[in-house]
Amino acid sequence: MTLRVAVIGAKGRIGAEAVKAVEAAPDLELVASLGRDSELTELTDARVDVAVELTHPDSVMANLDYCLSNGIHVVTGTTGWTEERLATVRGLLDAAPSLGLLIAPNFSIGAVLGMQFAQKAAKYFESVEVVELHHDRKADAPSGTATRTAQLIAAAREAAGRAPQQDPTTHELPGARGADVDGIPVHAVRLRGLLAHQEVLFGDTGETLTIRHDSLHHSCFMPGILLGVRKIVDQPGLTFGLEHFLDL
Ligand SMILES: NC(=O)C1=CN([C@@H]2O[C@H](COP(=O)(O)OP(=O)(O)OC[C@H]3O[C@@H](n4cnc5c(N)ncnc54)[C@H](O)[C@@H]3O)[C@@H](O)[C@H]2O)C=CC1
Ligand SMILES: O=C(O)C1=N[C@H](C(=O)O)C[C@H](O)C1
Repeated sequence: MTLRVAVIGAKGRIGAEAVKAVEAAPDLELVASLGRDSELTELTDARVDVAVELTHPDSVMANLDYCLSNGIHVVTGTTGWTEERLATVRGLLDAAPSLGLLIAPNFSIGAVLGMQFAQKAAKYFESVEVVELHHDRKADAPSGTATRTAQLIAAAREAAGRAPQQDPTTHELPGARGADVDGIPVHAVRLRGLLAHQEVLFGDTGETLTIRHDSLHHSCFMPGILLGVRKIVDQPGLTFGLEHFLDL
């Protein structure tokens, strides 16, 4: 069956790449491309099966509300997720139990693997910090990927019975130690010329381990987006993270 797909945020950096990827996929048909000034009714008019939502933290909730209230599955990579927002989308999904929503902090296979490796390493090291580096147009900090990575590490440490890290800093310029995500320091660099990069630094007596991932072009996110589109139609409810659709 050919899936009818829309891209919301079709003129953005990742959205424009997603338009090309959907157009090139033989089993998918691009039936709508929405920008900031588009009407969401274009989605229902075009009888969209799956919307790929790649916009902005300020826009994503209204887009998801419309889609999930109108029978449209959603794959989104937009950032800015909080527990409160997740509770809201769970409510929308409860009211539309046949629909699926994939929220993927990162669609690239390397980034997903990096997160999994970090989760695996977490219990073995006393110290851990996350450094994410992105292009200079990024709206949010820290990145969705870094936030998720830190959450996974914190959960793995807790499950292993590891005590929270002790920070010896007594004299600090505010912000110098980064943001605190569940007890893990997360540092955000913004630099023209970069795309999306992350280092997870682990340390213990006499050794360190660095897990680094680099996204060099938006094409790296496309296989994950296409996989999400194909899988979400058979996966009702909320799926958080592309790893659930990968045979890891
Ligand atoms: N999960 C992943 O693998 C990835 C996620 N992202 C995330 O995707 C989002 C977009 O990133 P970029 O493409 O770099 O940003 P961008 O600013 O280049 O593109 C966003 C586009 O969405 C449009 N837009 C905003 N509100 C809209 C609305 N209500 N309806 C339709 N279009 C709307 C904007 O006009 C813009 O063209 C960000 O949250 C970013 O962090 C980006 C790359 C990979
Ligand atoms: O804004 C970006 O570019 C990216 N956003 C996502 C994030 O915040 O983690 C994914 C990737 O890092 C690119």
